[in-house]
Amino acid sequence: MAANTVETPIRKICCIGAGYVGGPTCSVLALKCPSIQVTVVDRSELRINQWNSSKLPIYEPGLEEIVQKCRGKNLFFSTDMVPALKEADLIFISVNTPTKTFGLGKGRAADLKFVESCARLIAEVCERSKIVVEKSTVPVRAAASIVNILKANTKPGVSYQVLSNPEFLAEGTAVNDLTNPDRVLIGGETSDDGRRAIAALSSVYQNWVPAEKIIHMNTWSSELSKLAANAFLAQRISSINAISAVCEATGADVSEVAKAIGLDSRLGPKFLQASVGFGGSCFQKDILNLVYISESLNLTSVAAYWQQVIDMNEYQKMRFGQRIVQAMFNTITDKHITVLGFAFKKNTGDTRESPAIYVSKHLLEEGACLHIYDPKVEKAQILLDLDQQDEKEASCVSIFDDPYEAAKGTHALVICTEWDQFITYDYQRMYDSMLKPAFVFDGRKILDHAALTKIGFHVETIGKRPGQSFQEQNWAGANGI
Ligand SMILES: NC(=O)C1=CN([C@@H]2O[C@H](COP(=O)(O)OP(=O)(O)OC[C@H]3O[C@@H](n4cnc5c(N)ncnc54)[C@H](O)[C@@H]3O)[C@@H](O)[C@H]2O)C=CC1
Ligand SMILES: O=C(O)[C@H]1O[C@H](OP(=O)(O)OP(=O)(O)OC[C@H]2O[C@@H](n3ccc(=O)[nH]c3=O)[C@H](O)[C@@H]2O)[C@H](O)[C@@H](O)[C@@H]1O
Repeated sequence: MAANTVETPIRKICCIGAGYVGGPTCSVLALKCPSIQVTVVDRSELRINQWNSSKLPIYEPGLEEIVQKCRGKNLFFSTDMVPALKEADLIFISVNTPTKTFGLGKGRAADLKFVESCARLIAEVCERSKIVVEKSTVPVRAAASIVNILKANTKPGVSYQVLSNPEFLAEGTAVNDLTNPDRVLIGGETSDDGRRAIAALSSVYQNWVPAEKIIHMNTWSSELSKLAANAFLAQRISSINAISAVCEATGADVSEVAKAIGLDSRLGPKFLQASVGFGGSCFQKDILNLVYISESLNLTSVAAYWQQVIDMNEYQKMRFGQRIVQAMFNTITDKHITVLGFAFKKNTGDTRESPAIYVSKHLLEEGACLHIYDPKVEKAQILLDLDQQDEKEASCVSIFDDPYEAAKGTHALVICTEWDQFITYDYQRMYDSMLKPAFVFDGRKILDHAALTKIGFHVETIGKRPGQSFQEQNWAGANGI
């Protein structure tokens, strides 16, 4: 086969990056395309060993079963990147694109050093033409940089088609999101080669995604659509959180307001759950990236508009932290507080940008001692996130395997993650073992506040004035809106 032709149909896929996107995406791909050999490579030996073990590096409902079914058949995890890249017809780049921590664009621009090093390695080792797919979330026109790097370093007779194919999965629901995506975006060049590459990637997805959900567009639109989608989702959360502050100041109830808004068919009910603030590795990073791009393009009003989404989120986390201190008689020094939930959302063990980190640090700064429980987050991760080297140094942070043990002898429960199991706990049992007055601060609006008040708890939540009568609190129970 000539070096400058991409082999179609696609038989071998290599994915660089065995993280929250690369791992689940390739597992589902392998499941749905038994005739394609999928190899996920990563430079982290630890991560690859975990993918090859019985304890996967990430918790994602339904994923373990898929990995068990496909691993060793048409799904492989390896640190041996060169042969996997050489053999592949199509390469996904799924590496992390964090916010830059130094230099130009510090604190806002996306750092593309990992994407760039992938492009350099591909050009260095590949001896025949390939389709390279940008799966990582990147700034608009990042594909142009990848093309430049590939072109400048490529071997003679080898050519590349670079496609944008952003990922829209959410953690905790990744398997379902990948199996039944709302849409698959593929951006590419309008040349004949570009069209052929788009068709080749489309045919992979068509193994399980209906053709009408696979949308083709120009590369820059595809890249920008990913940033815009995350910005819009986060904006809805910041909007309802802004309204929650108005509710607390006026006596309106944000659950009622969200319900009323969500019933408008033009708006819909999703992503209107007021909370302690959004977390996760992407919303903040991607909006900061959008802000940076807008500023770089001299679109200062656009940049200021999106920056507000982040600012509102910071405000919400701060407000919640302050409210805990205020409600507990303006001092929590030496008080023991139970933090229930440390992951940034339910059904994941991921703590990146988790609001629980902000709230916990705030409580520690105010002198409290924390008892922390999360069903899926590792102890070492919690200590790392709270800048505690080890358990010895973490004299004021204790991590528990059991929520009832965590609650014992503490003054308050602070709900930071909306785990389903938190809804069904025996709160009477917890109350009986706690110091009085016992407080609940429900940062996720998942508990039955009327029942808790009846038990004797002083209950505070987002978007509702504290101390409303039993009857007023009555309906605002479980499941928010
Ligand atoms: N986490 C999520 O839910 C989603 C993330 N994304 C985007 O996908 C991208 C990846 O995100 P995650 O999977 O969460 O990141 P992650 O940090 O979990 O995984 C990235 C992996 O890439 C590896 N890596 C980095 N540079 C490498 C290199 N040069 N060679 C080999 N391996 C390398 C790292 O060791 C790491 O295991 C990001 O751009 C993110 O914005 C998009 C949609 C959802
Ligand atoms: O690019 C990404 O990384 C992904 O970011 C989000 O997915 P994720 O961050 O995994 O999870 P979400 O369900 O969006 O939740 C993000 C945060 O917002 C919070 N949230 C969500 C919804 C809501 O109504 N209220 C609210 O506070 C969650 O608790 C969580 O802290 C998007 O939903 C995905 O489409 C996208 O692919």
